[in-house]
Amino acid sequence: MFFSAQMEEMSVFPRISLKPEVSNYLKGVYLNKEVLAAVGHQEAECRFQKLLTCLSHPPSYTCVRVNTHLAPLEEIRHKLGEELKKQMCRSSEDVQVQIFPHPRIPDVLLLPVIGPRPVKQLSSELVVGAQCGNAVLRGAHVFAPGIIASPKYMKRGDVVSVFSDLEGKCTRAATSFEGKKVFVGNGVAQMDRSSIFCSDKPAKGIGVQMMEPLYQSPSFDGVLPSLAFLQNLPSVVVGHVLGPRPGERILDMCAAPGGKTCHIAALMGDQGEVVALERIRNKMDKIRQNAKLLHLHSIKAYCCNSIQAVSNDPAQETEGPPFAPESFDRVLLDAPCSGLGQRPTMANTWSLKEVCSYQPLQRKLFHAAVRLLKKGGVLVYSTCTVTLAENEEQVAWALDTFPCLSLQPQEPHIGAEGMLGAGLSPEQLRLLQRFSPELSWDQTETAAPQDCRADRDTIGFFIAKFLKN
Ligand SMILES: C[S@@+](CC[C@H](N)C(=O)[O-])C[C@H]1O[C@@H](n2cnc3c(N)ncnc32)[C@H](O)[C@@H]1O
Repeated sequence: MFFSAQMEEMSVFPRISLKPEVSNYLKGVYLNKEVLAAVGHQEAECRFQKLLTCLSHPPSYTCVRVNTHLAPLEEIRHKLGEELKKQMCRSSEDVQVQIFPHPRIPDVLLLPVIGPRPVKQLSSELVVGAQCGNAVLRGAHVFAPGIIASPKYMKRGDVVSVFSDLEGKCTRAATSFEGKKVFVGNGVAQMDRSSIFCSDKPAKGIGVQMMEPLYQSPSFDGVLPSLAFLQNLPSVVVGHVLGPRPGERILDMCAAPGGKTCHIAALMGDQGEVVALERIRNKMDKIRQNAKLLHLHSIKAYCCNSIQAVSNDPAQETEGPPFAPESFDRVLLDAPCSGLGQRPTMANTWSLKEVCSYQPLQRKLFHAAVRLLKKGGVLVYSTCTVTLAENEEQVAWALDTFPCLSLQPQEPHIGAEGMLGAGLSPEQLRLLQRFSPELSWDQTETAAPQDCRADRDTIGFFIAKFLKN
């Protein structure tokens, strides 16, 4: 009842499907007393409904962070244009590639996503898992491990319509599926059905090359691997907000796969030391691979539970963890979180208990972060979720628990301010940066300048910057 006609036009997918207990919880967040008093019931309800709609749709820009420590932005922009032109020549469609520099962020290129486009569904159906389907909506081809069902006699070269299995209910190696699914585009099979499902080893590589995706966005698989890195815009903002300088010692506490670690090292011109910690070993290896790919030598990655990264010995001088208190000039806590800002996500099957399990973990990590930071140092806390419990409530708790911390302005500040509901003052909320795609969801098709639309139509994200006095 609160939807504008324009918004319905933009919605090709149903709103994100959540467990009723999670949906009610989120509604309680978006319709909390402070918000209701400020904007009224109708506007608060409208924002919540828009949130549920935009979460199931991809953002309308692909953001590429360029490795400016290896080459200037314009040079990389030119090379990227040439690479993507070659890619388009191989595709059956005549699509122009537009690449814009971001006017305020010097290492960002933006590529508009074209879609939803009118693509005709075929009778041959191939089903992929939801995660694979989400990647296709952001420009990826279908990788073989993501395929769950395919036509019975599918041969390499066959043209198929690709569907995403929303609830994970399709049986592996099925030949058809009648459950909840959405169409994500048409492509050409790169393998026979038998090599996907019947071989002894799990199939690897591209299983379906997308030729007519519902949302057209270039595939970056193998494109300028040392110069261009796909990263959501708010994640790039985090690196700039942290503001690392050459020669400093920086700690990235929850670092895999290392997108922000690599950005920090690049911003320092690879001069200084970036210590990247990650609890899961395989994921830690990914940080090392990414650092190598981007030619960054100042990164030192360790497998470590960051809650235990502080040594009780102030004279501790080992290279790896645990570290002596006050060892770092800046600390990034890009915390493990409920991830409810990720887009596109069409279905999330988490229980309320799972969604609420992150606040205590984040607080333990926060304690370690404050201890490891030097006096006068900067701590940045970020999440890719939309709850108050993991964002503004954590800030209120931190200011209360650590009197040495004060909130700092952020540069750049291109997102909205913090959300009401955690008892923070208007001044404090203004210092927080919340990327809230629901606030402009029905305006994304208007004549707003490209970069403004790119700044607003992002994943849901939160950033707070503190100084330790
Ligand atoms: C939000 S992701 C980090 C994304 C990363 N900063 C980037 O930009 O590429 C959070 C990461 O923290 C890791 N993690 C969770 N608990 C941790 C802990 N106690 N210590 C270290 N890492 C942890 C997770 O495995 C996950 O890889």
